[in-house]
Amino acid sequence: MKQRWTTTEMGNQKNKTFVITGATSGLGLADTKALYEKDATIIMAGRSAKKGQQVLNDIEKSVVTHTGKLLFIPVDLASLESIHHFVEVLSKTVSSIDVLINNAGVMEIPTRQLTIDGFEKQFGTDFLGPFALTGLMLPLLRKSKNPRIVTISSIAQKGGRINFQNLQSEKRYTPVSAYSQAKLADVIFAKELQRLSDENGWGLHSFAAHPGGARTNLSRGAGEHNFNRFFLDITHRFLMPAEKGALSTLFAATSDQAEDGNFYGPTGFLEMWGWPGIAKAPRAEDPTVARRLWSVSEQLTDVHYGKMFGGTKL
Ligand SMILES: NC(=O)c1ccc[n+]([C@@H]2O[C@H](COP(=O)([O-])OP(=O)(O)OC[C@H]3O[C@@H](n4cnc5c(N)ncnc54)[C@H](O)[C@@H]3O)[C@@H](O)[C@H]2O)c1
Repeated sequence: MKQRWTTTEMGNQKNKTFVITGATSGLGLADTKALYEKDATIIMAGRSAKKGQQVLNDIEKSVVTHTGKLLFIPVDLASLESIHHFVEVLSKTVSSIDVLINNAGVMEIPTRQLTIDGFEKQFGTDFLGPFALTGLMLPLLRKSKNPRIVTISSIAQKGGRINFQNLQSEKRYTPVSAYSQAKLADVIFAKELQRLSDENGWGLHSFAAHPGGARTNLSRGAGEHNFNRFFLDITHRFLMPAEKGALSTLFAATSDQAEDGNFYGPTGFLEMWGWPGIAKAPRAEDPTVARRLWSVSEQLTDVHYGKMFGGTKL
């Protein structure tokens, strides 16, 4: 890929419709602003309709666009019911989606918490939520000529393990291992989705991306995850601005140079800083783990990708 890719190289996105989860802050907000500036239509998805509308109004006032459009639709990725409802509303709002950016996430929650559906909160919000959302959005994505799905992982995936005996961290919980497992699952998902699409002729383009280290609420340790707050307060100052952290995602979401099934992220120091390049995820390469994780995820979410394409369960 070309070195030092920036948004100046991003083509005009007029006539393209994006869904971005977690679009009201941090990296999702940076993605939204950059794409809106390039005339994209963006469905901003987040938990709070009130905050969503406020942020949307602020972007409309501050970002110059000629034909870009913004809409906000609420979704809670920690609830399968909310995800189903979101897709119902979305289907009544637009006829197709070109790009889904699975960006929303929570990190290193100090004590084990559960989603509404009883999943460990990071595994549920950062992985099973996007798994269900992507599957349910397939009818809308398939109506696009070149549907892309970008799923956001983290360098934390490097330390992750998919522990099928303790997927929901019931037996042992540590914030770091639960987050790392969810973020490894995100890369496995992106790659396996591409493999299944190629095998079954679904016509999807799936990528994983990570931002390196970017200054956002999440890296500051705000919100639910005050683990290591002192450490995060200091390190967070040395991270990249969200606009730079968002580049790998924007590259995967828009560039013709992005190759199906790849994982993009900064290539500089410890993959924390730098320009988008191809990131490594050796633990995401085991096909046995990928197939088992896929099958477990379909069972847990009751979202069956094969059925979404008019077939049977995979
Ligand atoms: N900032 C970094 O350095 C960094 C590093 C690696 C990976 N990431 C990943 O980047 C993504 C974006 O994080 P960020 O750094 O911009 O942090 P952030 O906290 O600013 O953004 C996260 C967004 O997700 C939303 N969200 C959280 N739970 C949700 C739920 N249940 N339903 C819907 N939305 C929900 C939040 O409201 C917020 O808008 C996350 O997936 C995170 O794991 C960030």
